[in-house]
Amino acid sequence: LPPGPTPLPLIGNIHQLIYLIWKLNGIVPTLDFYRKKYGNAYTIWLGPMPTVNITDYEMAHEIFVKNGKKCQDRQLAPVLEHISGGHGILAANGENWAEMRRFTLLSFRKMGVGSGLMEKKIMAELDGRCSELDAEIDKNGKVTVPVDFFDLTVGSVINSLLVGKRFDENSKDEFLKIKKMFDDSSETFNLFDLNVPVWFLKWVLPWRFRITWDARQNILSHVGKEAVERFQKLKDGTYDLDSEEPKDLVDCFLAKMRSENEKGQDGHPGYNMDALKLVLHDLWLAGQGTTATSLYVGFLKLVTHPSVVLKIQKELLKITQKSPSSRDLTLQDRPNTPYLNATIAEIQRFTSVLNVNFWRINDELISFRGFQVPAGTMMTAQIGALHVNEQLFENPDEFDPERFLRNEKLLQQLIPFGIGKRSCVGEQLARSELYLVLGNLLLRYDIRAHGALPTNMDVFPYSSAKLPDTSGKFEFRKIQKT
Ligand code: HEM
Repeated sequence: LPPGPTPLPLIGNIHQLIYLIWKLNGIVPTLDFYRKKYGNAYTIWLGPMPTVNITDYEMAHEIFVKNGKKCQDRQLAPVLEHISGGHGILAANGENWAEMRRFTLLSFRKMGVGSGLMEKKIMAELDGRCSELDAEIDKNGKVTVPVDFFDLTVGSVINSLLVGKRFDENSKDEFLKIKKMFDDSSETFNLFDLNVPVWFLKWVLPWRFRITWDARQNILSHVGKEAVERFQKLKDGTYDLDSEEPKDLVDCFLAKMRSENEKGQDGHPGYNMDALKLVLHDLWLAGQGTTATSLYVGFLKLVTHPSVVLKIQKELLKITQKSPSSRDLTLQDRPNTPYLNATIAEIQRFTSVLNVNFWRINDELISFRGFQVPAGTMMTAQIGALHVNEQLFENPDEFDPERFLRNEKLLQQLIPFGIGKRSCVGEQLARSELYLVLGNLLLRYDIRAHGALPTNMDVFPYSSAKLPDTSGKFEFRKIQKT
């Protein structure tokens, strides 16, 4: 195994971890501390279990891409496995996971993710939100925009894709309620919860178990409600499916469920209503907060770096403002907007949504750089620590989009969506949202800070997800177009 701090029997390095996380104020600084001491591959013992942590792109590629097939299983947190029952994508393994991942990617393609169709939907959502802002600006000359704006925009895009419904003023409160439950659950869900057995959580820390359980059940019932109703209508003959042009992911799933059922014994058993609810849950969970947080952090960075904004606006205006009229930024413009692309990359490096990446388990021995990692070891590319590795990203604390223009190879070494067989299913969708929302908002509005902005980018530095202080607000004023 790669080197690391000396473990004690039974508790491994847990005592050192607790001390360092407290002393250095967070998980990422602790992982960074170990990287500096032991190199880009190091072993930390979580109790009796060794974990191999990778903080360098080339090494991560060697392990998780070249040896990808050997480490496609996740170390499932007992509590998550308990809740999912092995269904879904995030907390599933083996054939169930592979089938649902394939199905999701195929369905996304059918619904136009990565093509003009999805772009239209994202732009329609953005236009809807902007018209609400514009109405306020027409009255007061400016509008104050809190984090909810990004949450709702992203939440609506994902909800439309999954169950065909956007959130409007009437359903806004319901959305915010579910979002809060996710947030509450992430706040308490740390390295400890990921590893302890379910019985321990249930009996020793029942309130911790309850928060996680309630949040999951509420979301399952919310996203599952539409699916269950539609399934019932299908049975009653009051709804029909168009498998050529599915309305949303629920339609895709119900069509597939029907065709698998028709195959009888030969049909795939994974297509049932419980599995559908879990897939919807996982996509909602993985796709909403991640993208919205990236947009929010992006604007926090942009309003404190006005020179970056000016450069982006200059670049975008050159493309979109052709006398006598101007147009929106589109995904086709991407090759011609290197500065915006670099800025989004730098925003994603700063946002790095996970303090601790999900663990994989190798099912065969993996040899790399003279190390022999036996089968059954927990391994991961620690994305948060990799993104602050100064060997790759010089002066990592500085917000410097131009680093990606000075060295184009860096774009490849940035892995905000993970790496290998378990990398993000929603990468294309998220990339489209970040580009279209960020770019078009910067084209439409002069954006400034409203009051003092929070500086804390990780309010729960001990949790597995990274959550910035979301109290920041922005002021939007319209840019007059020709
Ligand atoms: C900026 C936005 C996003 C970021 C930064 C992000 C990041 C990640 C990361 C780091 C992983 C774990 C990769 C690993 O285990 O190595 C992941 C997995 C995943 N993401 Fe995303 N994600 C984003 C948006 C989305 C969206 C929009 C969706 C769905 C609509 C989504 C769905 C998923 C799913 C289902 C997985 C689990 C994949 C599997 O286990 O096979 N993500 N994402």
